[in-house]
Order: sequence, then C-alpha cells, then structure tokens
Amino acid sequence: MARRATASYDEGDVRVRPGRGSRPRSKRRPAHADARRGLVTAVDRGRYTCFVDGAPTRTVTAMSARELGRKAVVVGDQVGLVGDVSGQPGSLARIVRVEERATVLRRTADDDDPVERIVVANADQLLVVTAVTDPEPRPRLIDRCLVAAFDAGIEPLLCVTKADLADPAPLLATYAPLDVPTVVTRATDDGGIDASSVVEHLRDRVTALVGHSGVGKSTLVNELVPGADRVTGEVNVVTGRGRHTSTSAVALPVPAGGWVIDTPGIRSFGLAHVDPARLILAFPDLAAETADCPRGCTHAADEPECALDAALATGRVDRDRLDSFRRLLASRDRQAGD
Ligand SMILES: Nc1nc2c(ncn2[C@@H]2O[C@H](COP(=O)(O)OP(=O)(O)OP(=O)(O)O)[C@@H](O)[C@H]2O)c(=O)[nH]1
Ligand SMILES: [Zn+2]
Repeated sequence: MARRATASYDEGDVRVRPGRGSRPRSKRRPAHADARRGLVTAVDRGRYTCFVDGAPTRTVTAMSARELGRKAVVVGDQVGLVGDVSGQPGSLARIVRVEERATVLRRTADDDDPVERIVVANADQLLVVTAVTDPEPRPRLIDRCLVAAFDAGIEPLLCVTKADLADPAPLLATYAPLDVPTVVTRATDDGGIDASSVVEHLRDRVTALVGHSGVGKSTLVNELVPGADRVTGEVNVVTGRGRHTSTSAVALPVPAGGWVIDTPGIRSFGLAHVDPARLILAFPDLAAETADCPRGCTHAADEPECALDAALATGRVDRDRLDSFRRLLASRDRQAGD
C-alpha cells in the first residue's frame, strides 16, 4: 500500500527533515486520530479478525499497515483501525496502531529455544486446564504454566476437568499451598458439562485458557460460550494423541461479559524467557523473609544460605508453602520430557 501524505497536520508544526524519500516528521502530527478501536480476536495468515465495539458491534477483517513494521499483532491486542471498518463481506481495514499491552503471556517452544512467542496479549487471568484423568495430569506442565502466569503478572486459575471420572481432591491438594484459586468441572448425565464454577470467575475479565491436548478445553469453551463451536476431538487411537484440532488462539465473548481466549493444546511450555528471581515476587509472604539472603540467592532448596530456611526453622514461613514455591522454581530446570 502506498504511503499517503497526511493532510491533517499544520505545516507550521513540522520540523522538516528533507531526505531520501522521507516525508516530513513531527511528533505533533496526530497519528490516525480517527482510528477506531478494535480487539484482535483471531489471526490467520496475515489477516486479523477484530471486534469493534459500538452500535452495532461488528467484526472487521484487517491487515497490518506497513507503518507498523515488523511489530507483531497478536490475539488480545487492542488496535487502532482505519480504512474500511464497515465489516461488510470483502472489506479490509488497516491496523495502524497497537495499544500498549497490560500483560503479555509468552512461551518458548522449549527451554533452549531463543524465539519467544507471544501467546496472547492483555489477558488478566490464565485458566490452566487439566483433567483429573484421561489424560493423566502432568504436574510439571501445570507448574510451568503457573510460573509463566506469575511471571507475566496474570492471575492463575486452576481448572480440573472430568471430575465425573475420578475424585479431584488429591490433585487439588497438591496445589492448595500455592493459594491459586481452583474450579472443577464434570460431565453431567444429560451429556453436557457442568462448568458453573468457572462462569463466576470470567465476568468482565480476559481469561486465556491453556492445557494440553485432550483435557477438555474445547468442550469447556463450548459450554462457556454458546455457539463458539470449538471442535472437540477424541484421543486418536492410532497416534494416542488428541487431534490438535485448534491451531491458533481465538478470543470469544462470554455472554455475561468478558472474553475467553482459547489457545491450541500444548505439549510443553518453554520458560527460557522467565527470570527465576522474579518468581518470589508472586509470593509476598516468602519474599518478606529474604532480606538476609546472600546476593544472588535463587532461594532454591540447594542454596546453602537461603534465609528462607532460617525462616522455616523459626516458624515464620509455612513448610508446604515454601516447598510449593521451590517446586515451581525447580520446574524451570531441564528434565527429560515435560
Ligand atoms: N468424562 C468426561 N469427558 C470429557 C469431559 N470434558 C471433555 N470430555 C471429553 O474429552 C475428550 C477431549 O475433549 P476436548 O474438549 O476435545 O479436549 P481439548 O482439550 O480441547 O483437546 P484438543 O482439541 O486436542 O486441544 C472429548 O471426547 C470430550 O468429550 C468431562 O468433563 N468428562
Ligand atoms: Zn534465598
């Protein structure tokens, strides 16, 4: 698309810097003051689906304007849209601005992967979905999702599905010392899913869902967002895996207010980007006892002079709580599998 000269600024405001093909620059030039605000709900091969509020609300397809450069636009981004924002079939708008992100959930493919991927922007809650059985819970993966949430400043909410198949209590007990809120869902006799415990946590929030394939994430989303039509899959009898039917994140409106962002089933959650020194900040009761730690103390169990051990000995910190914190910290260590 050709760069258009912007006619909406006053020449007198511009400090002209003539140059090879460069146009006049000014900090005061209003950058698309007329842009409509949209929420990116899906990304597919360079096309962005955006929800535009207002009367009536509409869904607009957009491309990213050249002036954004290589800046990624991800699901959950609040963007400025210009051009054809009618949302009519065949129309195409341009994203000219990405608003500052309140949060960024990142992952790397694995711990050696230098390439960070942004999973979603602006989520304020991370629903970590695990089944009580079928497939068996993967505690290390759950722990790593929790670490990513704490690191990103996103509140985690642990969701245990398939409680009709087995008692969720032992699994929930493992997480009790972390003080992470938990919700439980189960299949009902009429073939549906009872997800009432989840609904109250979603209102007016942006909740990203993560979980590995087969835990019932799509089934849950369909229950939370009637008409979402997320494809659910049986575990494949040949490969033993879920069908990996979902391939990229999609934001869906919750009827009572708020958004859920479904993300593709994951097998691992690379944490190469996470600074372990920051994890303690999510545990203020423990952080308060680290003043006497030696410089650079990671507070891990094998730190010889960690002040948390002294605090434990004198009863100032809770043993289960400290153990759980250290388990999360250790989940970053490399280990075969996940
Ligand atoms: N018994 C029982 N089965 C469930 C429950 N929730 C989902 N399922 C079944 O579990 C299987 C997997 O569910 P999905 O919703 O497709 O799982 P998913 O996590 O979205 O998996 P991917 O699409 O591969 O990422 C399906 O056969 C569902 O019917 C539940 O609460 N109880
Ligand atoms: Zn320490």
